[in-house]
Amino acid sequence: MKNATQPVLAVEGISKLYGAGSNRVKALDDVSVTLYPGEVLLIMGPSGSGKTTLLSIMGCILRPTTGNVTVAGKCVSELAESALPDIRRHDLGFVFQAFNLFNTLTAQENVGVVLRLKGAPRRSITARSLALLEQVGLAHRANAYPRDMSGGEKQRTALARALAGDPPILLADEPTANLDSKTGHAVLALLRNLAKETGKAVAIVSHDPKAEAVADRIIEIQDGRLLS
Ligand SMILES: Nc1ncnc2c1ncn2[C@@H]1O[C@H](COP(=O)(O)OP(=O)(O)OP(=O)(O)O)[C@@H](O)[C@H]1O
Repeated sequence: MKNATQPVLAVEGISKLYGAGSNRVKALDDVSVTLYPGEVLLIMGPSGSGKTTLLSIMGCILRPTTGNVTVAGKCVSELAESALPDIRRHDLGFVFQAFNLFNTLTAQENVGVVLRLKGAPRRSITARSLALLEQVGLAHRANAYPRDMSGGEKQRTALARALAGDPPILLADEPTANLDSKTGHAVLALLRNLAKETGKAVAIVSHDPKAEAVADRIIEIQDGRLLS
């Protein structure tokens, strides 16, 4: 549901070429996508269609070959490479299918380390990391290490970490791929609640049919192009 007239993220007319010469691949071709505060956008499409490339460009991890990217009012295409980490830190939270947690740190420390990177005051970190874990229903597992957590607990820890710094945009790449059906459903419901209750703009790349139920809008990519 759109509850704002201005998108918080927009990619316009982007294309992405990988490789050179005979290895050249056109991963995206003239793709435009907008993402509004408070909505869940689902990006679907067959394997190799360009979904991860699109999400990486939306997340300023990758630059498009052509086209414009605007994140939280900033025209990313006009910014130097050196400005991108700041945008990723302040405006974007990422959730990946492989969780990407630090195995030697507890759930709370995994969140805390990112809060520190995002510049949170040192003395606030313990309380804030616990509050973030509470937001994803995991405060009771604050002292657990990833090896002792279920897949759902790991993904919720990753989500708490993505929420550190309170970014307006959350990008999730196959967030349920390593989860059983029930746990996957819970993670998707959590993403939807975050959009509806806190106004975050959420984009999810997924093959998971359950994701369709939490989406406000679904776009489909095939061979690097949006199907209309
Ligand atoms: N770093 C790279 N170098 C060269 N080609 C790449 C690179 N990354 C992706 N590609 C190619 O670009 C196309 C789109 O890939 P992408 O990973 O975005 O698709 P996808 O829809 O996310 O696929 P999947 O669902 O399998 O993860 C594919 O043809 C892929 O082989």
